[in-house]
Amino acid sequence: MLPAGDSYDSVRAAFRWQIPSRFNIGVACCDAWADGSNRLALLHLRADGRLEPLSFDALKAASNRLANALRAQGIARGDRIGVLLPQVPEAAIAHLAAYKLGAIAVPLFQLFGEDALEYRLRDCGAAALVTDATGLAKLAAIRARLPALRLILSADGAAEGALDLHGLMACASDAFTPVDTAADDPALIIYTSGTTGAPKGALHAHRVLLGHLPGVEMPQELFPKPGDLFWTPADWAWIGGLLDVLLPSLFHGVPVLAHRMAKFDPDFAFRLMAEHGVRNAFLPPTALKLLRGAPPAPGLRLRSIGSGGETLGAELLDWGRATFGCAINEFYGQTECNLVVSNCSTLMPIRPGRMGRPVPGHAVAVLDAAGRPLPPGEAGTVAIRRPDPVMFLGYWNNPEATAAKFIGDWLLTGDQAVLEEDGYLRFLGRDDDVITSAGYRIGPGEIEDCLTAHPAVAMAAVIGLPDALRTEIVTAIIVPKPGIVPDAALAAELQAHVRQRVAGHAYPRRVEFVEALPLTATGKIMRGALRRQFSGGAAP
Ligand SMILES: Nc1ncnc2c1ncn2[C@@H]1O[C@H](COP(=O)(O)OP(=O)(O)OP(=O)(O)O)[C@@H](O)[C@H]1O
Repeated sequence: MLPAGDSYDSVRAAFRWQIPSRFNIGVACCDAWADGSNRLALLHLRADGRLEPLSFDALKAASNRLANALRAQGIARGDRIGVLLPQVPEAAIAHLAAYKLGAIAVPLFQLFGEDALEYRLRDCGAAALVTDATGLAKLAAIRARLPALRLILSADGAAEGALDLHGLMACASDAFTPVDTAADDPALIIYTSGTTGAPKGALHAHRVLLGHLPGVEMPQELFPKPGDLFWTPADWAWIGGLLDVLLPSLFHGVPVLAHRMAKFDPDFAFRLMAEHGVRNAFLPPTALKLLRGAPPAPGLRLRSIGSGGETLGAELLDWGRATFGCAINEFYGQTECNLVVSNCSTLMPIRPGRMGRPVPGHAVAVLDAAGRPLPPGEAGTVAIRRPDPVMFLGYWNNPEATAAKFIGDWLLTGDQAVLEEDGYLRFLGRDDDVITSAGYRIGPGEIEDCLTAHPAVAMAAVIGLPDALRTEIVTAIIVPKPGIVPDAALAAELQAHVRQRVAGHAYPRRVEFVEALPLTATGKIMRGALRRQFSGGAAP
């Protein structure tokens, strides 16, 4: 735990990792709190509006039953178990059972279509899948092409090719001796978002959870505190939902509010947080942008808010502080090495436009093309030095991609940033997204932030399009707010808006209006897809 009232520098200097040689996420996040006291672990708001509390004791019994049931069906240590479920208790139970069994959990988004599911289930060679009727419907078309998949369990009862999850659990013993795993043993494969290409399966060890803990304590402001209740609209299949929220909360004995949200509804999200007294939230930038367009519900009691996955920007930061009465703390990381940079309003002033400073315990640098650390002020690749408990073991079945991810001991994120003199990192963009125009290197984030501050703009994406004279020209793709009819005058106004607020060289020479932006399942803008879509058109 980081001491309250300390400065970032002293906290960082005093920090030491304490990673035991044997560690199991399932034991640490469940059995450790199951002491017969019925301490609350999950508060499940069901689709019918009923609240279903689940204690750590119940979670332990249920995950033990599932671990026994899986073993009885021939699923063993090292097997991959897909978890295709929304935010429901069965998803947490499946994860915990997989870890206790020494198996490898593979979280999968409910929103995935058949192709996305097939790609991931084939790639990891999943032997079992825990899902529900929605998942089964998608699986029907691809099942025949998944020869490794021998067991499907459905939370909605038996169906063709699937066994009844609850029926099997009811027949199994609630006593189970967890497999004694090393902290370095594999626990989890999380697929990257696929923002830049085919998603890759990042294999993580049990220690990945311990690697997240100083990060959670830092940006979540001395998490845990009595009365904390955590909620995120992010899917638990995403590293942000699973490793920034669900598992760290359970590790600390903090309850998590669980609710299946088919589509993010900002009015409902505000009400949910107010009515249930949510105190800690992880709200990705896309969710914050949608919340900004809705009236806040009375009675919000949030004390810590994290956000990450994309640039947050000053505009959302200001709105967040005014709306929630507390700062929004930014997280930076990636599926392969998550939560390595952050800010925390109790430890350091939050600087708009900066994603924060390295989280204690992580060696983060900005490197040149040869892998040498650059001095402050120079743009380069963000890298993290190994060993680091939060770092992945490698890409599943892809040693070439794993090797290409490193120069020496530095993991290359593929992101461009500048380390400022004051120790804060300024994110420029992914390698592919940084725009080179007339000799300048321009990050899309700052311009997008500026554009979304304009009253006519709901969402904005900024990309570079090829240009004979300037190498690339800055292009803004705008989703106008409802009721706004875009025209040339609005385009000119937006250009002037950026010129005045950001810089003359960074203003969008081309402005396009669209109804929606292409987003990944985690809500990130797919700028590569936009580049392909718009690179044929002529600049005005
Ligand atoms: N706070 C942040 N500010 C800006 N960008 C961020 C922030 N946090 C994360 N990101 C971006 O998200 C990336 C990590 O995303 P993730 O691991 O989900 O996969 P992806 O990179 O989107 O997918 P793929 O690797 O398949 O293209 C980071 O490398 C960075 O580009």
